Amino acid sequence: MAVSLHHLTFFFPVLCPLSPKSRYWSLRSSVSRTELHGATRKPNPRAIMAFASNKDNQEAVLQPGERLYLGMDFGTSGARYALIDKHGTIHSEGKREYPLYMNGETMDWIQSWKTTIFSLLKDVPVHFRPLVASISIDGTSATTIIVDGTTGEPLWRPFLYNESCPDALPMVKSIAPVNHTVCSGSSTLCKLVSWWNAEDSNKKSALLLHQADWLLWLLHGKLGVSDYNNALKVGYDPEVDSYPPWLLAQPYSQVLPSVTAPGTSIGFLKEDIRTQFGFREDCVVCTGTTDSIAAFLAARATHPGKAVTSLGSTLAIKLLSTKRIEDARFGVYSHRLDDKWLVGGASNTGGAVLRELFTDEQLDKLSKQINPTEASPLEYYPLKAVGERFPVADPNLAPRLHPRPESDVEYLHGILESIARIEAKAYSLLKDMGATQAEEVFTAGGGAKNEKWIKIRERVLGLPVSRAMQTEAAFGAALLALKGAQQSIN
Ligand SMILES: Nc1ncnc2c1ncn2[C@@H]1O[C@H](COP(=O)(O)OP(=O)(O)O)[C@@H](O)[C@H]1O
Ligand SMILES: O=C(CO)[C@H](O)[C@H](O)COP(=O)(O)O
Repeated sequence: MAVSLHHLTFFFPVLCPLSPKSRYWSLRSSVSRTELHGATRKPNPRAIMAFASNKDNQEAVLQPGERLYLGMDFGTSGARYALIDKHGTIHSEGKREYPLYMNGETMDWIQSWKTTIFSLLKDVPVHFRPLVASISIDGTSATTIIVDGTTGEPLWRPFLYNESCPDALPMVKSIAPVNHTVCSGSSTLCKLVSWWNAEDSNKKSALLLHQADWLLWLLHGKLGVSDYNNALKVGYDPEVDSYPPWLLAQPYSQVLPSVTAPGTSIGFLKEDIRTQFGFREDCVVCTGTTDSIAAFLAARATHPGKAVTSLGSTLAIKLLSTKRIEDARFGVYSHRLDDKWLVGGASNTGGAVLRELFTDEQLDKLSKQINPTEASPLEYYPLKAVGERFPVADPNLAPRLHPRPESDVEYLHGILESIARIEAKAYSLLKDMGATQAEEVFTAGGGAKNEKWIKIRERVLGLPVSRAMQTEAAFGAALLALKGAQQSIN
């Protein structure tokens, strides 16, 4: 039975200052102040989330021999790292945008992600590296890489998280239970079947990895390992901890990775990387998760009814529920978290639409002029391109961002309010499907900094909405590294 995330939790509220994020990359050794807040006992060494508060602004002090835990988040528009201690204090964090590598007209994401992971390792301050006990990574969900099972080299371009392969849908629907999570064009299984059916696919020694799995392989060198969050959309059943018979009966099941719980230690950091960067030989690399699960972990919402909306490039919703629900017609699925379920989905609306229209500075300036108590009369469906995953799974849903008013303030207000209406529709759908009703929403991602948007969302959702104490998924990945550091190598 996989070690659970929540069985080991041990809570002290942490109030770590969040570092301001520059547009390109910000590298700082942010030393947040900690003091173990009112602890009456030594923190449980197996705790995942022992937090301290920065009650009286003391400098964070690393005790002699104390170790650090490195989380990396490979999101849609960039990657970040967070370096924490066992109390959840952030000792360093940084961000990199993905460098552009082009193969003719197409982006070479493999080269970009590979460059970025080693750039982030370089950004970890040299004096902290020998203290790093473990590393974990979250990536965008259903981002799929088919690699050579012996060399790990990609055999095909990656399928990105929001890419759809409708050609494979009839075949997938013919083998999976009705409305199963994989019955969506953007599912990992549809991407696998689409590749398998391509005439020049080299099936012999192929292996399927998710973005986080492949990045972690670069660090630990053990091919073919995934986690039950990333593997959900290829058809893995986290409730029974196995692939279902209907999937194992398929010829392409031979390419599926093995699956374990997020935050499971898989192997030591490869020697060449350790020596190049100055990490210790006992530094372990652990399985990861998806970016919106990592954002949920970072927010530390622990009771059913608590939810996290990640306002990143996309809008991803995670509601902690005692009941598992799924229906591909609406893009609804459930990730496992300990003995509960993170129900929700990911819409293609979100920050990526805003970034096409406004810079972060313009968003900041214009948002300040919005009156969040007034409803915008503008009705949009903000999308970058045709196609929506959740709360409706409609590959033909067209963006709607007109009429555009003269005033940019009114235009932005209309877009923020329209995204809030999509969010409200999503939470209402989850309730109608029997999930635990949402009672409070924490906000993660780049949009969490927008106080006016939080107020708009509170009004539209009719729920308390706040910014999570930790809004970065990298913090959640660091918590997984902390969990994995307590385990022996698998
Ligand atoms: N003040 C703001 N208000 C609303 N959205 C913002 C603001 N500042 C940045 N964003 C949005 O945040 C998004 C980036 O969030 P982030 O969590 O880094 O995305 P991802 O991890 O998906 O790449 C961008 O799409 C940007 O438009
Ligand atoms: O939108 C996305 C990229 O940011 C992903 O789809 C997001 O991770 C949601 O997937 P999951 O719910 O499986 O984490």
